[in-house]
Amino acid sequence: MQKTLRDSAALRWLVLILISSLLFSTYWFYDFYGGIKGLMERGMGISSEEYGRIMSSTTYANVVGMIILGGIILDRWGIRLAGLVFGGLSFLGAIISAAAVAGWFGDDKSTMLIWSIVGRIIFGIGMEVVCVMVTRTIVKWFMGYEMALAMALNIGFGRLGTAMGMAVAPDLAAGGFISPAFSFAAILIGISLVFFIIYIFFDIKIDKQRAESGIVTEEEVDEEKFRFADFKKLITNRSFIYIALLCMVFYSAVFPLLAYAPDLLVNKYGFSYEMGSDGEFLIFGSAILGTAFIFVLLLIFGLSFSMVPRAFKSNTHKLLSFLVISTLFLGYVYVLRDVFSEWLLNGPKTASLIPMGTILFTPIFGSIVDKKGKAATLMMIGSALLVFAYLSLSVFNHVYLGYLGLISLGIAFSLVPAAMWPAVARIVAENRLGTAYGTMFTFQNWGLAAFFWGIGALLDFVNRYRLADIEAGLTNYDYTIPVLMLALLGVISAWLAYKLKQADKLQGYGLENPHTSN
Ligand SMILES: C[C@H](NC(=O)[C@@H](N)CCCCN)C(=O)O
Repeated sequence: MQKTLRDSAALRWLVLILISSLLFSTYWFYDFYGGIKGLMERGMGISSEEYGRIMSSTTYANVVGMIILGGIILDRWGIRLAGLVFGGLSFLGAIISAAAVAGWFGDDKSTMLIWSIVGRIIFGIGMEVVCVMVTRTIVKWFMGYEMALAMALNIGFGRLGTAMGMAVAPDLAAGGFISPAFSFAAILIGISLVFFIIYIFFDIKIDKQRAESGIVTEEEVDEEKFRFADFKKLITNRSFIYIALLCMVFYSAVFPLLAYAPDLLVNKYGFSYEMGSDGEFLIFGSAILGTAFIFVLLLIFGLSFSMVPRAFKSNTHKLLSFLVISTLFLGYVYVLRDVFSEWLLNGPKTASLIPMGTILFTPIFGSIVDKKGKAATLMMIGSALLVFAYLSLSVFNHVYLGYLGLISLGIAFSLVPAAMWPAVARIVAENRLGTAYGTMFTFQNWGLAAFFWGIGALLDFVNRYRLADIEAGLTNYDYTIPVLMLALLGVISAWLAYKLKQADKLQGYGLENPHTSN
């Protein structure tokens, strides 16, 4: 058969970098607010509830079915047009948000708040459909090749965006001016759109090649398309209902916490928001470039740990490669020991290590699920770890227990997604996965809408008699009750994972079996 562009490994990986840049930049914009929550409150004069309202507004269009509608539009228009329109919407939303905090629409609090919400709503519409579009593009280029690896790398780029956004935003907002952090994040989405436009040339070319060689084009493949009949079937399937509810409850306990984690560490343990010069690693005199370099190296180590030993067949080579990477990693930590010890006392930098850790752990847990199965059991364990994490971060006050809680949170955040997303592929036929993910993301947005806002509202409520003192810098927010509320979500997640395990026993999808037995 005639070769197409996707038969070249170099071109496939180039395509992955071009399209994953969209995930990197949109995850950055989604999550960088967490690194500057305190600065936003002071700079815009907003309360925690209002901060929560801004974060929650990202989901407003999605809770009423925008992701499903976006999926249908993606089916009709194809990757190129839908990518441009929805990527463009996320860029537009980011520009509006940046203009809002820069005071372009007016510099009074309510104008800034309203336009920040408008910006986040538009950004949220674009961002979620971009996620679906990027996954579809990976399937188009990697089906029959390294698809699982490509998907893991793609999510890795997203998590890198989350981590860097949280860690770098306070450096960009130095001196308390939050506007540069917003403009920078919006520009990143603009740059990734340029990368997407470059990708479009490859997309046109491959479609032409496929048409010439008689392979159906993306627009002609209709098994992937959204159908209401499939949707009805899905939401009456017991196992799917439990996994979709688990997706909603679990992510509601994790994503919103990330938006508050730096502030929690600052208020509970007295960590700093802005980095002292001891914690700065300068490249060409720039702390921002230095931080970016540290994160990119962390990403390379994370991916090497999880992928290089696996690439060898013999156990000796596996062990040797693991030892080489470990030695290099220890050298890296040793050289940067002073920087890291400062980072562990800084709220945004410490919190950013949670998404960073998932880059290392998610592929490891993914391969455990592949080899040993036990997907539902692992989701139960991951949810139980959430309970431990949030008890450590709420009712106890010891900072070491706090670190342990953060590590547990990082493991849970790796374990549950690593078991959940492949499990969906067992419950739902491959050509209905798009509909299934769209439905799950919609459920997820319902939970996110409630908890992004709920944590902030509860924080203001439980601290209502101390708010004036908090604003004056005389005392700190008490996060105990809002974090305890998230521990309850962990309990519900564990119960849903248990119900999923029971439903699977009845329906026989084999979630507890290794993937290799298929
Ligand atoms: C794969 C999954 N993605 C999502 O849940 C997206 N709907 C939202 C991403 C928000 C980024 N903070 C994931 O990232 O685990």
